[in-house]
Amino acid sequence: MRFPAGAACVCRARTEMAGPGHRAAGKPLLMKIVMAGEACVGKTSIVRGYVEPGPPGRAACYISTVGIDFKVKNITCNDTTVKLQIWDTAGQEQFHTLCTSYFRGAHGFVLVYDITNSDSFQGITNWIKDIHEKADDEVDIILLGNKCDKEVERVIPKHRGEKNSSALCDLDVVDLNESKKKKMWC
Ligand SMILES: Nc1nc2c(ncn2[C@@H]2O[C@H](COP(=O)(O)OP(=O)(O)OP(=O)(O)O)[C@@H](O)[C@H]2O)c(=O)[nH]1
Repeated sequence: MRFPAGAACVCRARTEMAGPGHRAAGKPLLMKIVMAGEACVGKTSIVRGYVEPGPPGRAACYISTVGIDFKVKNITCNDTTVKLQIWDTAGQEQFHTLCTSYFRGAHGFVLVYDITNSDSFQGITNWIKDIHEKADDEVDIILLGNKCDKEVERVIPKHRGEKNSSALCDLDVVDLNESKKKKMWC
C-alpha cells in the first residue's frame, strides 16, 4: 500500500495478505482494511489521497467522520488483482463502539497518529487493545505517523514511533497465544 507524501510509515504491510482461500474463481482477492486512530489525525485525508484520482489534497476545513465511511480501490499486487475495501472509522469517542464492531473480518489495520499530537500517539495502545479484542486471530497492522509536513510542530520523534512498533511486537509475543496471534511488521 502506498501512502501520500508527508506520511511517515514506520511499519510495512505484508505483501501476501490473504491466501487463495479468500478468492472465488475469476474474482479479485478481497481485502478488508480498517483505518483507525484518534480524531483529527488525518485518516480520511489519507484514504482520499489514496483512493481518489488527481493530486493528493486535504480538505480546507476539518469535517469529522460520522460513524464509518467506506471506499473501494482495485490494485494489482504480484500479478494478482486485489480489491481493497477500506473502512474509514471515526476517531471520536462517541462512535467507538460502532467503529470497533467493524474490526471483525479485517485483514489489516492502518493505525494513524498525528506527529504533532502526543495524545494521538498515546491513544495507539488502546487501539491495539481493541484490535486484540475485536479483530480476527491474524491481522496485519501498519503504524503510521501523519502530518509530517508540520515538522516544526513535531512532538513525536520518528524513533518513538519505531520504538512503539517494536514494543508492540514484543507485546504480541508476550500476551498472545498461538491461536490469537497478531503480527506487527516493522
Ligand atoms: N498539515 C496537515 N494536515 C493534515 C494532514 N492530513 C490531514 N490533515 C488535516 O487534519 C484535519 C483532520 O483530517 P481528517 O482526515 O478529517 O482526520 P480524521 O482522522 O479522519 O478525523 P475523524 O474523522 O474525526 O476521525 C483536516 O483539517 C485535514 O486537512 C497532513 O498530512 N498534514
